Amino acid sequence: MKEAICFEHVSYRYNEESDWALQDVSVTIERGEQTAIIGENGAGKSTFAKLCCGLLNPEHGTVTIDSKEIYPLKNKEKASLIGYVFQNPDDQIFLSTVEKEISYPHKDYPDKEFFHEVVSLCQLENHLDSHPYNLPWSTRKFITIASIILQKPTYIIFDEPTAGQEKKGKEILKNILSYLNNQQTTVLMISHDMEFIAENFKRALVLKETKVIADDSTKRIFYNEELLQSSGLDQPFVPKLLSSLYSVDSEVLTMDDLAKEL
Ligand SMILES: Nc1ncnc2c1ncn2[C@@H]1O[C@H](COP(=O)(O)OP(=O)(O)OP(=O)(O)O)[C@@H](O)[C@H]1O
Repeated sequence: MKEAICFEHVSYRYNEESDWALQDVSVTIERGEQTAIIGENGAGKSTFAKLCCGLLNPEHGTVTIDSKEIYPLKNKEKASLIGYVFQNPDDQIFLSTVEKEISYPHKDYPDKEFFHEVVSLCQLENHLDSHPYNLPWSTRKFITIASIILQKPTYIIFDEPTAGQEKKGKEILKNILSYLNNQQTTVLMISHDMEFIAENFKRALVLKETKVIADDSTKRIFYNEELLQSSGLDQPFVPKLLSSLYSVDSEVLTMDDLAKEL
């Protein structure tokens, strides 16, 4: 068995009259890798994520997870392999309290220790009895993240988790990523937040106009100004600064890396 998400020559369009949303994508994300998915609006990132989770069926090619074709699997089996944290939490929330929402499909989550660990990780301790819609959007996002982590999938895809988050929310997310890394949960994250990716991810896929045009370390991608420009992506602050100072290859991506170098 290959422990990975594998796309082999995958193409998808939403209907026969529409243009391709993703074309001839072949990529492998092995277990344990934390990978960012970046690209301009409409490049195909969310389509890629939905194909990964088996929400969409490729028109050409195959998407397998741990050697199983994902789309035909039953929902329960899909959920145990891969969880998808939607861009908009309101697409995912449907129960009347935070506790019920994150415990679903159990009425009473069986592993109490794990439950409280995740509640604390997502900083939801004071909200368990609240109605999710009485809480701010940024907190609703953590409700959806907690509910996916509690299902213990092997892989999790986050769709724009930093959108609408202030510094504190991004800190919580950073802790969540590091927790999942320690738990050996493989994370894919779609984001337009290049600073957050530079700080938290070592690998990135760059999508442009329905295709994966780069699959490389974030260090190489964030120093490739031509690639970033042609993909409509911002260069993070530290690579931008160092590129303007030196015409040398650098490995430095974040302020922390920079402080260590000086
Ligand atoms: N439900 C849909 N029906 C028809 N076309 C769609 C649908 N969802 C997306 N598309 C089209 O598929 C293409 C890829 O869209 P997708 O949402 O995957 O891009 P994206 O990179 O996630 O964009 P964004 O960053 O804006 O979320 C776009 O041309 C988009 O208009």
